[in-house]
Amino acid sequence: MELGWLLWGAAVLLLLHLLMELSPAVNFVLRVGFYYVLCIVCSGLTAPVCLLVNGGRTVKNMRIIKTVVKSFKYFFGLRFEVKGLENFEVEGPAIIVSNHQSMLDMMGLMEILPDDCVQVAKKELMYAGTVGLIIYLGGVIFINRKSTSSAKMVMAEVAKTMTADNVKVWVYPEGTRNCTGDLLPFKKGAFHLAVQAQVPVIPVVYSSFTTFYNPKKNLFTSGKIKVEVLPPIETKGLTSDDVSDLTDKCFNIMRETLFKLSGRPDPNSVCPAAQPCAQCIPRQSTEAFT
Ligand SMILES: CCCCC/C=C\C/C=C\CCCCCCCC(=O)SCCNC(=O)CCNC(=O)[C@H](O)C(C)(C)COP(=O)(O)OP(=O)(O)OC[C@H]1O[C@@H](n2cnc3c(N)ncnc32)[C@H](O)[C@@H]1OP(=O)(O)O
Ligand SMILES: CCCCCCCC/C=C\CCCCCCCC(=O)OC[C@@H](O)COP(=O)(O)O
Repeated sequence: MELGWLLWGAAVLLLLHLLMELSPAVNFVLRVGFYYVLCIVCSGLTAPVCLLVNGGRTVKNMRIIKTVVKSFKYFFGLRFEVKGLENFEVEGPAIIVSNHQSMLDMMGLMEILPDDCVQVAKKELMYAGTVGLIIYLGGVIFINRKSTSSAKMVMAEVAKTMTADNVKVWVYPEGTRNCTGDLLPFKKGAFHLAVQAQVPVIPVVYSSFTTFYNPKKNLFTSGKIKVEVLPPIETKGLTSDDVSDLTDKCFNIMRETLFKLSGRPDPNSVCPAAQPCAQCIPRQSTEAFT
């Protein structure tokens, strides 16, 4: 009887393996599905641990969540090569901004997440079953992207409390996932927050996933992700009038770093061709990005 089950199991695994080899679509769906299942199951198992250890919603739970999520990369053959971690060692709170390519970013986030750091997330994630529960328990700040005024109010409250609570806040300034290998124009919330709290902005850049993950091409293989934590940008003395310049400055540094890490030409270099190609045209302002 037991041998029978083993043989059935082996046959199913072999069939799945063959299907994955033969069809990129099957491979993609199964790997993404497995990521979802892993997130849902691990969140369900980790939530009681967080409740028992820390008693409720607190940033301290992020350490537990981080330990669990850091193991996910082994299931997908992902490797991280990290530079500049010392740039996180600023005294007190800070705003961390990074590019956001896909839901796989949660692995990259947890790979380097500093202590006492919460993320800003769209409020819809709160209702994502066990994942929503674990995110809630981790102290994530939820915003309503459809209402600028309500998002601004939440951010203004965070600006007041982050210094008192000595927490860092991680924001994805593109405001949505973007797996094109480039950056979307930055939203200004993170930079208003940094100026209001008078804390530094620490940019973090992950190399493009496009060589190993591309939903449009049903591509999801193993791969290497280069990560660079850039030096903090001070905001002491800046006012709301400086937010646009600060946003542009961060955008340009991060775009340059993204291209460098992804092995693409420097977006700010002079194009050697007579007719500059689109990717060589320097982007002076996020407003100009279409
Ligand atoms: C154990 C197993 C676990 C398994 C699971 C694994 C891990 C999970 C665990 C934890 C990790 C959780 C991580 C979750 C990540 C989730 C990622 C996301 O959800 S990304 C989407 C949400 N985030 C954002 O959208 C942030 C970026 N957006 C902004 O900052 C926006 O600015 C905004 C605040 C949302 C407002 O949006 P809007 O479109 O209206 O933006 P604009 O920038 O165009 O602003 C319009 C206008 O308002 C001014 N403005 C903006 N913000 C402010 C402010 N705070 N104060 C004052 N004024 C502000 C801005 O300047 C514009 O005006 P103007 O044009 O005149 O300059
Ligand atoms: C009872 C309800 C059950 C609902 C089940 C939902 C299951 C969801 C399960 C697993 C998902 C794992 C994802 C981990 C968190 C990913 C965070 C993320 O990447 O959010 C995307 C968000 O930043 C931007 O969203 P958009 O790109 O604008 O869209």
